[in-house]
Amino acid sequence: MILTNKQSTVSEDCPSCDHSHHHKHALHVESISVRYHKNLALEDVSFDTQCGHAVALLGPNGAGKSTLLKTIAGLIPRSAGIVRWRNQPVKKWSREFAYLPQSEEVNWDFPITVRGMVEMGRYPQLGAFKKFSSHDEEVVDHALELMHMAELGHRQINELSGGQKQRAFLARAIAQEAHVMLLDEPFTGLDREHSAQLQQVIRQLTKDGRLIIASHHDLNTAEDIFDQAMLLKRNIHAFGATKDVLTNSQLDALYKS
Ligand SMILES: Nc1ncnc2c1ncn2[C@@H]1O[C@H](COP(=O)(O)OP(=O)(O)OP(=O)(O)O)[C@@H](O)[C@H]1O
Repeated sequence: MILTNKQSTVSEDCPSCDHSHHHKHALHVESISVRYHKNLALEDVSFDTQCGHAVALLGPNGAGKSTLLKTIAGLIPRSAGIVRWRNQPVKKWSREFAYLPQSEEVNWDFPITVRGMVEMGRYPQLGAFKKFSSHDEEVVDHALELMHMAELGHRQINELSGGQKQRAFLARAIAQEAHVMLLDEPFTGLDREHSAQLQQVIRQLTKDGRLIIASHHDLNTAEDIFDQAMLLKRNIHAFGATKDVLTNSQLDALYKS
């Protein structure tokens, strides 16, 4: 069993948030427990990671992957423990965190166009007057292009296919230009071409210094996309470099027991 808080260092500095001080920003998750009524979904979860990493959260249904993402994002209360980002406790949602919910948690009947929804990703960044600048428009255009959604920008979101909805939501998360991206099953519903393209986007965002944490079910692609992996089932069974974590014996222990 690998359970280490020691991180391999990455060569990239942290261009997306700090050009002048070449330090890496760290996420510290310390002894997190989350309870839904009597059900203990997460128990004493601790790990550290930092910008420039892409972390795969792996584990069976009900293991607590979504709960961990929501907890880090400050969207649900913890029963115990603390999350620190850049040495500050995360108490509630902040604009440095972008969160992609699972598709079924989204109200797709909300009347809004794809572009309007991606523009919402900019709201946390807008100044006091809430006015869109040309820079905001460019960021939205770029996010739509990255997700191959530019041509569908005018469509209502309830007129999209499952994969297109997923890409629209990813574009919104990208438009937020958050430092930490918490993605709940981002590959769900994507065809082969768009999966390959999202893999590339994740690699690029990581290279740019973002921290990506994503729940993922495909063990075959995990090593290509994510440099770190966590095996989770209420508590952490293993965490470290993906190739060290994804061994047959550890996976058997996680999925069979
Ligand atoms: N809102 C809720 N109220 C009560 N229990 C919940 C709630 N959300 C999740 N749970 C429970 O908490 C545990 C962890 O659920 P979670 O959704 O975090 O798992 P997951 O690893 O993301 O699962 P999946 O792979 O199926 O998406 C499960 O036992 C689930 O039933």
